[in-house]
Amino acid sequence: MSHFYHSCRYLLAPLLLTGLLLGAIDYFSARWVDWLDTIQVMPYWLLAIAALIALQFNRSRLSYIASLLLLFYALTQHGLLSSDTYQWVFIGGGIITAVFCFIKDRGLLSIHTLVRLGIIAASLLAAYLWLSLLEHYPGMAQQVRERYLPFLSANGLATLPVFLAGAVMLVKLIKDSNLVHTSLGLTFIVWLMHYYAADLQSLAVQLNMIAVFLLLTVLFDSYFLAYRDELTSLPSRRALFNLSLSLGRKYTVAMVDIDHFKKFNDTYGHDVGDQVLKLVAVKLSQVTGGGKAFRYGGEEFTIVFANKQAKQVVEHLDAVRQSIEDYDIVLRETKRKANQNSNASKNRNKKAVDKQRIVSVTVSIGLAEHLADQSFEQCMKQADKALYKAKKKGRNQVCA
Ligand SMILES: Nc1nc2c(ncn2[C@@H]2O[C@H](COP(=O)(O)OP(=O)(O)OP(=O)(O)O)[C@@H](O)[C@H]2O)c(=O)[nH]1
Repeated sequence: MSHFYHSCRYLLAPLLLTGLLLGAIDYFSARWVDWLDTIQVMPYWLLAIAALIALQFNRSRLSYIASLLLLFYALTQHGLLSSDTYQWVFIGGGIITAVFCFIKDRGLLSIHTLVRLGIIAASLLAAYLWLSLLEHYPGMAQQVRERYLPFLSANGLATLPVFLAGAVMLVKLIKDSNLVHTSLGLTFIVWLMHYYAADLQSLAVQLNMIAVFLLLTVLFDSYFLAYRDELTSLPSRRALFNLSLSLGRKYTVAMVDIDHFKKFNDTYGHDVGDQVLKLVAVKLSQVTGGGKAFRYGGEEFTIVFANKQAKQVVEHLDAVRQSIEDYDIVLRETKRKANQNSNASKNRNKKAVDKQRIVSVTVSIGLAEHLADQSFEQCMKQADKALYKAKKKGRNQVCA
């Protein structure tokens, strides 16, 4: 998956959907008048459920965010936040959300809990110190504003840390987009919206929305964990067998195996091997002819062509095999490894370019068409036999 596509999927699409959702909520708000009391109570339930479920699925950052928002809602509903405190909490909350993009999910009953609580306290303390500084040195604050940030109002300067945190967060979200980060990003946007456009939607509606984001994130994330291969991002073997249940009678299965991958690993190291697996996965995911690629396990992949006979897919498989053979993989830091394993490296296409080395890998492919009365597993076995044939015949080829 290209980085752009990945960002669209995890950042732009959720943003667009959130915008649409807000529009829809606004458009239909008149119909919900009868439900207002329920909507007011819902954040208590939804945020508590989100916190518990996120914790259960080891998404502790989302659990912390849900718990903090629950606390915030309770304090607001009971009138325990003055307008001064409110600004402090807004800045602190914005910083916490951004910082959470840079830490990992950890178990609740561990030393990491103390670290996370420390981060929350430090963010709130930083917000407090910032506001105190502006309050105690108003002359200096005004001077700084007039000289360096003339476009900012006094309130703008006070809330500047939130925007700095937001900018850093945005870079992180673009560079490292995933569902948890998206969820934190959307929470951040709703948090800003609540502060700057409180009239747009009630706090209860906004928090209900965030709780739904968090719950959906945990749900989809768990789905991806179960059905996606972590290294290559291809659908996993479990997804393959899931798909097999929905296949009709006519389909073709191809088994793909990287040639001499053990030697490659031994020569260049396991990490480089992993990179190659990813590259091969990208190429396989681009197979034409309606094929869908899966990581079967190790250096083996499966491609399923639903509603296709073997003769219809051979050219597509050969094209993908060729594209892998033609793909030049640039390895850096090769000096040490090349010395260690000069023998094995002779077997690879190699061109030394300064400190770079260009290598390529090939794959062997075996395919089998589904026959009447054959199970999916039997069809896969046939494809495996064809793969063995391709290996025996010299590798880097497609065999039926
Ligand atoms: N880097 C990396 N290596 C893996 C992974 N999974 C399996 N391997 C390696 O893939 C290699 C598979 O080697 P073999 O099955 O012996 O076959 P081969 O070297 O590919 O040779 P042929 O299939 O006969 O062409 C082993 O060295 C495994 O350690 C992985 O996730 N990452």
